Amino acid sequence: MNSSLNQQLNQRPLMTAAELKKKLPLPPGVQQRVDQQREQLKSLLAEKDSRFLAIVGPCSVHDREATLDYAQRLAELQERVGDQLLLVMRVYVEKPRTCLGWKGLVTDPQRDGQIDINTGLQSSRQLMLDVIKLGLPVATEALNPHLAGYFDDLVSWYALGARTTESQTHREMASGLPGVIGFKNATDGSIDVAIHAMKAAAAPQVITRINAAGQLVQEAVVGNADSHLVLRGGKSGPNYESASLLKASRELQATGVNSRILVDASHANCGKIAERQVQVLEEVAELLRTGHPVLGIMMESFLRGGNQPLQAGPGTYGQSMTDPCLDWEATQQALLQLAVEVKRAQHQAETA
Ligand SMILES: O=C[C@H](O)[C@H](O)COP(=O)(O)O
Ligand SMILES: C=C(OP(=O)(O)O)C(=O)O
Repeated sequence: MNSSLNQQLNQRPLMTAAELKKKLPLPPGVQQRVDQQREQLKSLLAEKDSRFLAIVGPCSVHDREATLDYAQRLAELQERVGDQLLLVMRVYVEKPRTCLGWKGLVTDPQRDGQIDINTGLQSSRQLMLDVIKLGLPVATEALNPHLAGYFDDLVSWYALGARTTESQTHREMASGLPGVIGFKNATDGSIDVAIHAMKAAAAPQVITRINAAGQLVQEAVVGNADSHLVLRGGKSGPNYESASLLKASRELQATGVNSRILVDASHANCGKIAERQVQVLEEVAELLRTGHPVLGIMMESFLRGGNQPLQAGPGTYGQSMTDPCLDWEATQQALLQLAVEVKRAQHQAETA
């Protein structure tokens, strides 16, 4: 299509995934590192590794410097808790909205409403690459199926979010994603949609997707069974207490999918009060002590606690422009305490 026709149609071509990957290639050794990170996550899922999974980081990333500052601190913490916790950093570049709002770094990298997806794709890929170079596996929400291919060589853990877990299109996308996938319960609290999603995404199927060359193709995929449920609470409140967890685990078992569960300490499990995540972690530690099938936790955390209004300027350094986050000091403290509890549980399991 020529450019004047594009203008008439108000269309702007996007670079292909192959073009972006050529512009920002994986440096030597980085693909191997991502492969190792994915294998570590799969080992945890299969209980071949006794560590506890902790997916932590900002609700959304908007500022490169603050994100890498956070990543550096998390990488240092990983050194201290490496025998107990596997830390994975949230690098969420796409945001699902309940109605309307900023859709994340990919869509609106300057946060000024000037949608510039070509720039957003580059900034997002660069950020993920830099986080991996610091030694951390990357977690993100796979939201727009058209965009998954721009990051599919970088991400180790994907969320299928509460707003999309019931969508067939997203389940099809998930069936072709690499790494481990966490399926969240729906915003109304229902978990059956997430369990159905796990089963659907694990099945071999033929999907449509946009390939690296930008063509829409029909592709046969084997399915991805490396998945687990994420409990994030719902309309009626938190859903990680013992009875909910055990009920969900039984339903997972009956469906024949992985029955260990990740507890999202944020979202409806903390009523969007970021500080409450600390209490959720304490309660999860108790669940662990009493033998509940918990795989790990998720936390929304940034350098500075709370959140600030979305703005085009830099705003307060290291503070979320979407959901409120826990500050770094409290995050570090909560994770160190969790590591102590995991160590105790590991010792208990070894001596049982
Ligand atoms: O985690 C992020 C938010 O909860 C999610 O993107 C929905 O945000 P919204 O309800 O403000 O649109
Ligand atoms: C949007 C998110 O979560 P949920 O899908 O649970 O609302 C998130 O983790 O950023």
